[in-house]
Amino acid sequence: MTARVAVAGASGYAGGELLRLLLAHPAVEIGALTANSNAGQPLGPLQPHLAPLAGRVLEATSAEALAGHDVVFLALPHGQSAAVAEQLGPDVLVVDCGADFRLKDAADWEAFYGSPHAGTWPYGLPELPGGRAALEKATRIAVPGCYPTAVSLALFPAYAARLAEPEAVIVAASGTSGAGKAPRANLLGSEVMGSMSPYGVGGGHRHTPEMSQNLSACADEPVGISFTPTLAPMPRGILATCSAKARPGVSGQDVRAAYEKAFADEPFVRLLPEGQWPATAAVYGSNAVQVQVAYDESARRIVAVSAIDNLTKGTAGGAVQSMNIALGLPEQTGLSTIGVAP
Ligand SMILES: NC(=O)C1=CN([C@@H]2O[C@H](COP(=O)(O)OP(=O)(O)OC[C@H]3O[C@@H](n4cnc5c(N)ncnc54)[C@H](OP(=O)(O)O)[C@@H]3O)[C@@H](O)[C@H]2O)C=CC1
Ligand SMILES: CC(=O)N[C@@H](CCC(=O)OP(=O)(O)O)C(=O)O
Repeated sequence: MTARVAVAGASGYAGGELLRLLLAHPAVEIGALTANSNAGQPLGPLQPHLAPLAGRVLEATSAEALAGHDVVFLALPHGQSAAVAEQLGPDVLVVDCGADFRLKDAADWEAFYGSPHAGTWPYGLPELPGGRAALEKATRIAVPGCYPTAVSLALFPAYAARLAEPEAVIVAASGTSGAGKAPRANLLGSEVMGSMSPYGVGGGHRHTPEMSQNLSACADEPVGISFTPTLAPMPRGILATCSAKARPGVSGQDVRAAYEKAFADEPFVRLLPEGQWPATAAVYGSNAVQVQVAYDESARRIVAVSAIDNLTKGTAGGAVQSMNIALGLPEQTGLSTIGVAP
């Protein structure tokens, strides 16, 4: 089977990463590539790393351009996906890299995104309990946010095994590509080089309810989240440091055993040997996730750290992994856990 695939938002970072992965995927053929302000332009100068597609001309994003495909990836700004998706047939697999269909709670959506809630689609994080079953034969998939991917994978084993109190503190550093291609004042080279600073401090980041949604489902009770994102002077990567108070009677061995069990058969998640800690450089450009966990006895806290590439496992790799499951392909098709070093 060869699936004909379109990418809307092909000029952006997420679209470019999708195309990098799809070019190496043996079961897809790349069809329409669409954009907005860059419609009519060749892809070559916009995505100089995608040589095989350099001569392809971007079309305007419309139902007509996206018709006639088996799979349509949407890599558009938040709020743009619903109008496009509703014009695509129910048999087309639509994979949305944006946030529009990630949240179940309409009030959370409205509070953090400030617009009417478009709905909820099956959530594209197969490693969560029940995650794969939700994606089999799905025709609509909401790709998680990059921070929620890193944080949910770091903490869900502790919550699924009922080892942690329902309140987690998270500090995560992200590379600048997480913010998309559009220029922003705090992302100019001189501002970001050689410096780190937080943003969205104090509960304001829109990924907070998404993390809470995922971890609450694992814990079977509401999990409160204190999340502080920081911007790191690197193009790609997320390092998430997450901690939660252990429940009374929990030991370091209980924690290690829960994480070993959760990730024993996961093709993309590697629980590192004890004493070795995740690094963004080790997952650069790959769909791999590194996780490590420790039990801080003096503070009685479980401390879990994960590293992902925000554009690969955090967006496009996760999207392709979920597509593979929905299409009935082996989950690892076209995806690698091999990074680039140094
Ligand atoms: N970057 C990341 O790490 C992650 C991104 N995502 C999500 O993926 C989506 C894309 O993000 P990213 O690639 O970073 O963003 P970019 O800003 O790099 O790219 C945005 C893309 O959307 C197109 N576009 C902009 N406005 C419109 C519009 N009104 N209608 C149709 N197309 C439009 C742009 O086209 P043009 O260039 O022609 O203007 C461009 O192709 C977002 O929803 C983002 O949240 C998800 C997880 C992580
Ligand atoms: C560094 C940086 O700015 N990162 C982005 C997150 C990118 C991402 O995953 O998220 P969405 O798909 O939800 O946009 C941010 O904090 O807004």
